[in-house]
Amino acid sequence: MQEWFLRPGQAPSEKHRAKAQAWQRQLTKPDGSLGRLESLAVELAALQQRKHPELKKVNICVFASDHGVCAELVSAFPQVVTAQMVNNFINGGAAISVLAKALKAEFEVVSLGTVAPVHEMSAVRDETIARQSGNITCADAMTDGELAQAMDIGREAVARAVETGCELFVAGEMGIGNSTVATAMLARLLDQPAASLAGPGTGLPLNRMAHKIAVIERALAHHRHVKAPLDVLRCLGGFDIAALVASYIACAQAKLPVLVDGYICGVAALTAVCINPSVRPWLLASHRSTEPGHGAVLQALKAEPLLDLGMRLGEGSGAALAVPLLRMACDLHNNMATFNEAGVSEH
Ligand SMILES: Cc1cc2ncn([C@H]3O[C@H](COP(=O)(O)O)[C@@H](O)[C@H]3O)c2cc1C
Ligand SMILES: O=C(O)c1cccnc1
Repeated sequence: MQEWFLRPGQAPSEKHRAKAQAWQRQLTKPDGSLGRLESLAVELAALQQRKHPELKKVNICVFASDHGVCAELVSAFPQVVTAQMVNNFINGGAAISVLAKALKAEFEVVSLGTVAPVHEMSAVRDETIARQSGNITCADAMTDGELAQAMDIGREAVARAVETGCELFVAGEMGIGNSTVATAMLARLLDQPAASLAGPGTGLPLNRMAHKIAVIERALAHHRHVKAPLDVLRCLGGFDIAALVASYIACAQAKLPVLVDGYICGVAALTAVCINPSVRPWLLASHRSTEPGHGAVLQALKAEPLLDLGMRLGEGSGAALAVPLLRMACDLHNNMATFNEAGVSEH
């Protein structure tokens, strides 16, 4: 039986793309004068299969998990911060909590396993697989079973979003050490050296960067025979990233547009496309992270991000910030007068 994540997603509707394009040309502005806001509205029309796209219902889902590679001291912050930030998400104090509230988005936090206990577990979706993934320098990040579990968790998050009438899906991640595993995955997927992709993550000082790169190189050497994207995810990834990958694939299968956040989510998006190429059209890149490897991710996805704000947080924060822009693109498309309606001469 074919695995669920290999089943192709639908193609965007060319019929609705053409209709939306024709509609844009009737609005009271020189054709093309709203630049990317025009093409975004047209793209969303093709994805949502309607002439007038809507982004009223936005779902934000943050996947949190701990990473065994933290034993190698690759983050500027201790591993307990993952669980502490999960509490902060629920209590409304994290960047993504503030943004989700401002956007009136549906906000969900899914914990796939943390080393420290999460205090407000009642408000968190507890999907604990294990306390942390394996240390990728000397072990597989996940067993086959754990990978399947993490991917099911990502798929189910999208199913819940679809149930609430979601029109745009935003995923975020929280997992101290995940910039290390994401870089290991990226280095293998693109066959590029770790040194050209690795960055400071949470703010690792420059004098510890050589160590982080060496850790990634050790992981790549340990998993030297791992090449297929799904194996790269299982051996070099983590629970949070596996859930992200699965959520993007599930969105394509559910005909749900996705706003992809920064570096970590970008690596997950690229992995999803490598596993199932039909995912690509459903992804919109939200922003350019300052993490150095993100340029390579965007290039591999042939994606042009909407914002460049010098951000490097994760949590889905960059994607959340791009939502108002997309909403404005839809508003303009849906509510501007046509030349005919306004009595404005077209020629
Ligand atoms: C307080 C705090 C809040 C965060 N929110 C997202 N991240 C981000 O930083 C982590 C990745 O960086 P590294 O690989 O260097 O650990 C991830 O959890 C990511 O979401 C945070 C990190 C911290 C410290
Ligand atoms: O861009 C990101 O996603 C990012 C960058 C640094 C740390 N965590 C996430």
